[in-house]
Formats: sequence, C-alpha cells, structure tokens
Amino acid sequence: MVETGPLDPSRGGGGRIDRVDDDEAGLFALVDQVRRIRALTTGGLFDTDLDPLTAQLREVADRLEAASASTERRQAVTWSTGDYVTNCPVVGRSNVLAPPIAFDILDDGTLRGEVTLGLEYQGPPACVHGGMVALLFDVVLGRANFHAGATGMTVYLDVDYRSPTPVLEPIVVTGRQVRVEGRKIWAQGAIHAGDRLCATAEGMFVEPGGLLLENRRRLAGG
Ligand SMILES: CCCCCCCCCCCCCC(=O)SCCNC(=O)CCNC(=O)[C@H](O)C(C)(C)COP(=O)(O)OP(=O)(O)OC[C@H]1O[C@@H](n2cnc3c(N)ncnc32)[C@H](O)[C@@H]1OP(=O)(O)O
Repeated sequence: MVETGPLDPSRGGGGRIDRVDDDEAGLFALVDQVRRIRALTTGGLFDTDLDPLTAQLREVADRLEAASASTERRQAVTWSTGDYVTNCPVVGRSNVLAPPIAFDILDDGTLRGEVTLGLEYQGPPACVHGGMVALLFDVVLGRANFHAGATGMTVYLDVDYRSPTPVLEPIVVTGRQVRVEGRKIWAQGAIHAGDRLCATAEGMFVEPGGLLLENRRRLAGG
C-alpha cells in the first residue's frame, strides 16, 4: 500500500532538477511553438480557412526534414550526450509529446512537479487519460530512482486510480524511492489535484546489468 504522507502535495522547498535551459540551437524554442499548435488541434475548431496554414506548415516541415540528421544519428545523440532528460516524453523540453513537467527534489529525495495538462491528454470527459497517468508515474518514479542513485527498467507499475485526474487544472505529481534490494528497486508516487488524491502508484525497477549499457554504447557508436 502506498504511504501518501511523504507524498503530500503541499510539501515544498526543493531545488529544480533535470531542467536543461541551454538552448543554443533554438530547439526548445521551436518545440514550444509545435506544442502550441499541438494543443490547439485537439478538438480543433478554427474560425479561419485552414488550407493556407496547412501549406505553410507543410513548407516548414519540408525544410526541417531536408535539414535534419537521420533518425539513427538523432537516436545516437539522445544517448551519446548522456542527456536523456531533454528527450524524455514527460520532462523533455525537446520532445513535443512532453507537457513538459519540471521536478523539484525535496530534502528527503521526493520529487515534486506541478503541471496543467491540456485537452491532448484527455481520456474520459474532463479527465486525464489513464495511460498518461501511468506515464507520469513511470517517469517520476524513474527520475526519483535516478536521483537516489539506484536506477533500472520498470518491471511492474501498479497504478490505483482513486478519483479522476483533471485536465485543464493544476495537478501535483510526486514520487520517491522506498527500497533497494540488490538489483531490485521500489518506488511510490501520487497525483493530487489540490488536496484530492487522484492516483497512487508503486513500481518495481530492475537494474538491467549490461543490457542497457551495451545498447547505449551501440547506439552512440562507441
Ligand atoms: C544506461 C543504464 C541506465 C539504467 C536504466 C535507466 C534508463 C532510464 C530510461 C528511461 C526508462 C523509463 C522507464 C521505462 O520505460 S523502462 C521500459 C519498460 N520496461 C521494460 O521494457 C523492461 C523489460 N524487462 C526486461 O528487459 C527484463 O525484465 C530486465 C532486463 C529488466 C530484467 O531482466 P533480468 O534477466 O536481468 O532480471 P531477472 O528476470 O532475473 O529479474 C531480476 C529480479 O527481479 C524479479 N522480477 C522481474 N520481474 C518482476 C515482476 N514483474 N514482478 C516481481 N518481480 C520481478 C525477478 O524475480 C528477479 O528477482 P530475484 O529472483 O533476483 O529475487
């Protein structure tokens, strides 16, 4: 059972982590504009002719495609820089899927992030999609593990959906590592909307031995 006391959303005072602000290439700025468009197209209703805008976007997409490195090279970059977080689908500033959330780390290693999710993350009416809730947990638990010094791949993620998690309202996502036994790592998390508990999760992670290091070396060409 998840102990929600340490995951109290009103706790504060932490320092920001996993936040990369250096945007020399202008990629974060570009992705911010893509995110604005992404948010507006869900249920998209526009009081204008979309054809000319689509043509403009196609031109932009064509130019970016012509100038882009290959998928293989870009995948290598995500691992060779050691900078997984900028590409993460929850915290990554260069990943258009990411809201993105910024986490603070509290004195006891608990991670806390506040975010308002848009319509693009909606499942049931006015609620965040359950799969997105699970993704938020997988990432917050994984980052809590990383910052606690023992990290691994998710082998199970047990999510209890206790009340609806709202879209278009601030929610607080918390997570912390609770136990490590050899290669096995347990972490727990919670999502609140105000004082209301929306969901809790427990995950178990296993340090994958050489597997990920091998993949990382291969992808980074090292
Ligand atoms: C570069 C390196 C960085 C590190 C990674 C961070 C990257 C972060 C990137 C972001 C990623 C974000 C997150 C993601 O998206 S992670 C992506 C989603 N997860 C996966 O794809 C993982 C798939 N699974 C595997 O590849 C293997 O299972 C691994 C490699 C993890 C372990 O296979 P391995 O053959 O090595 O280990 P083992 O089978 O001997 O098991 C070990 C122990 O665990 C116990 N057990 C296993 N499963 C369960 C279970 N369901 N319930 C309870 N217990 C379970 C098992 O009984 C054993 O216990 P014991 O007998 O020893 O007592």
